[in-house]
Amino acid sequence: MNNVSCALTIAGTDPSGGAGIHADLKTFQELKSYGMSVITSVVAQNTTGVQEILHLPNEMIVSQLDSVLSDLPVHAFKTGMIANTEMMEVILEKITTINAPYVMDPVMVATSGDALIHVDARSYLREHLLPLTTIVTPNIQEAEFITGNTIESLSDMQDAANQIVYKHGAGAALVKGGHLREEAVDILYDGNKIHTFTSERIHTKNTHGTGCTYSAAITAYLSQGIPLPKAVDKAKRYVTAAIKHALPLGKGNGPTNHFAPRMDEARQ
Ligand SMILES: Nc1ncnc2c1ncn2[C@@H]1O[C@H](COP(=O)(O)OP(=O)(O)O)[C@@H](O)[C@H]1O
Ligand SMILES: Cc1ncc(COP(=O)(O)OP(=O)(O)O)c(N)n1
Repeated sequence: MNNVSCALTIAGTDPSGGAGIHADLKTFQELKSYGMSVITSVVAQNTTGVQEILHLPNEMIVSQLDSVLSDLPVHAFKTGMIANTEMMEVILEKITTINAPYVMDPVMVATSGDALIHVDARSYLREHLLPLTTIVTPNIQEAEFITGNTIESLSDMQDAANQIVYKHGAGAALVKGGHLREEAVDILYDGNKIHTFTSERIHTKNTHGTGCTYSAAITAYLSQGIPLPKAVDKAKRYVTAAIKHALPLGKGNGPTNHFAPRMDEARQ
């Protein structure tokens, strides 16, 4: 067991099992990384939306981070929902001590339209956490906030990815086009070149947790030492299969599907 790959997620919860920490741990498990989690906020939510949010005290978030970091190796980590500036400050102080790739899913608004972070925390995230990342994975709306530009085409996505690296200091930027056009095209700028990842559009309303699943898959692959463009390529295949076989559960947007027997196509 010496070469076990350990992946950590720092994020909010989803008791319905589709997004947040739950999607992250399922993805880590499926992709054979040992999963660990630090909870930032307990979110009462389901496939129809968010009902209530309880933010954990910052001391408890620090305490969870200390429990993990003082005892176990971290080979890659991701952040998801970090609700406010104070929480970001304490997390920043701890993650700067981790010597491993950092994947940021800059979660701002849930698929349901519910806000998951305070508006004033968005600027802190951009100015202080973004420069620490190995890769950030914004959707179109998040990339528009980070760059301040409207994104309507593939060329706009490429410009945004470049700008997020050069102007805002991210290690790499993966701008996800899930909401843009017929094909699901994502653009990665890794500091050297633009990479394009394309999949068919799957016509389903069951997309709860897609962004969490995708960034968790990238984290799992990075924890296993797979280099960035390849890790994104493999993660794209994983999330596409998870959407293709998404589960028609609940009254709203059902969750991505991580069931092992159906995921073989994503593991090749
Ligand atoms: N209907 C869909 N069919 C196929 N791929 C999709 C679909 N919706 C989203 N994706 C893909 O899922 C991933 C998550 O993207 P996106 O939905 O844009 O981000 P977020 O979930 O953060 O809003 C991306 O790879 C995107 O291209
Ligand atoms: C705790 C928590 N984190 C993130 C999200 C966002 O999930 P979702 O609304 O499904 O959007 P994507 O995962 O597709 O970006 C959430 N709902 N809860």
